[in-house]
Amino acid sequence: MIVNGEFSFIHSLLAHRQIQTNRIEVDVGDDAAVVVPHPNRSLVMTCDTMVETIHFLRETMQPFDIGWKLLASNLSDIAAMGGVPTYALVSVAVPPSWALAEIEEIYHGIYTLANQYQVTIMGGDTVKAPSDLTLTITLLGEIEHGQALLRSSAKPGDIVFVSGVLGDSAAGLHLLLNHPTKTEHFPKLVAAHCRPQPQIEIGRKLVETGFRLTCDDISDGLAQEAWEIARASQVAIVLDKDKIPLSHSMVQFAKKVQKDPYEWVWFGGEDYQLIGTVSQENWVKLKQMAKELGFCLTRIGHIETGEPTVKVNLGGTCMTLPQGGYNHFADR
Ligand SMILES: Nc1ncnc2c1ncn2[C@@H]1O[C@H](COP(=O)(O)OP(=O)(O)OP(=O)(O)O)[C@@H](O)[C@H]1O
Ligand SMILES: Cc1ncc(C[n+]2csc(CCOP(=O)(O)O)c2C)c(N)n1
Ligand SMILES: [Mg+2]
Ligand SMILES: [Mg+2]
Ligand SMILES: [Mg+2]
Repeated sequence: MIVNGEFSFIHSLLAHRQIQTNRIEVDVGDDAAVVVPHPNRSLVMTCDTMVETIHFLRETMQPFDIGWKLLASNLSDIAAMGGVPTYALVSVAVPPSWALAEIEEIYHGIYTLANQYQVTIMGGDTVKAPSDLTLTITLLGEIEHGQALLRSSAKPGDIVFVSGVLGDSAAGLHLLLNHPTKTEHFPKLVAAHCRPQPQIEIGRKLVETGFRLTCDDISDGLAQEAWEIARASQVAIVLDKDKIPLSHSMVQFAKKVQKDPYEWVWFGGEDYQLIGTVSQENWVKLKQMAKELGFCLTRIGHIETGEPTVKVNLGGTCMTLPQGGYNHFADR
């Protein structure tokens, strides 16, 4: 039913929604949605926001990609817990500089990724903003009781592993901001920044092993996430710098623009890969499982007893890694 601007706009945003569940009791259209929880599972909840100028510029990301990445950053947090994503709420605060058709394209990005993971959009909020487009997704998921992967489970003797490669997203951002005419030479870096793939499948496989595992997703940079695990688990982490997986494109690009690729790895963020720890014994099994399933997991260090800290080992010399990374209020 078309009533006026706001409501017809919401209607058009929902036009391409696909319902991915048969557990809906009250759908979009009432004051709140109602869904039937799965009887044997716990609820996982997360929320991430993207703000124009802070998380993206018109120059760095297309509307489709903004929607994709907004959902990807939320999916990544569910992946880090080992959960299955289920329902999402989307809030948009739209300034006059953004056409409604562009917001519809952002939704196209959200829906494309949501459909990939059987996530159903169950509502949201739509408001006017004075300036700078702001978008928030609240994402729900489910996990078997007591099985969530925590940051606090690391023990001395564990090995530290990561999924995928690190630093590509920050390199992609550097490329988009400083060398916009060269983006076609490094498409993988642009894709890593604009269309990150959340590691839901890996998170689920980790849970299914039944092993004691630590897990966190890398949104703010490897240094920040490693420090978070060290603090939560009350352990010392030693990372082997030469074991960290880097992409060929990223190393090539860093060389070309005379940047230290590890600055992107440690402090860049937005890789949305997983970092975890597991016992030595179970690492052998995990590595075999990853090989069989075609996942890329790399051992990058180990856990020691001691005060919470993160050290970097290069050729036998250890240095403390500063707890840098993306921090919204670093200057306050
Ligand atoms: N405004 C807030 N009110 C209540 N809880 C919050 C608020 N902001 C963050 N939190 C909680 O603080 C914890 C850390 O939040 P943070 O945003 O750093 O999550 P993250 O997954 O570690 O990082 P990122 O947002 O970069 O993905 C989370 O449990 C989050 O739910
Ligand atoms: C134009 C522009 N400038 C800087 C950045 C980098 N950046 C912004 S937020 C963030 C951490 C993750 O966000 P959050 O902590 O909110 O989850 C990072 C690495 C960007 N993407 N675009
Ligand atoms: Mg967050
Ligand atoms: Mg996280
Ligand atoms: Mg953050």
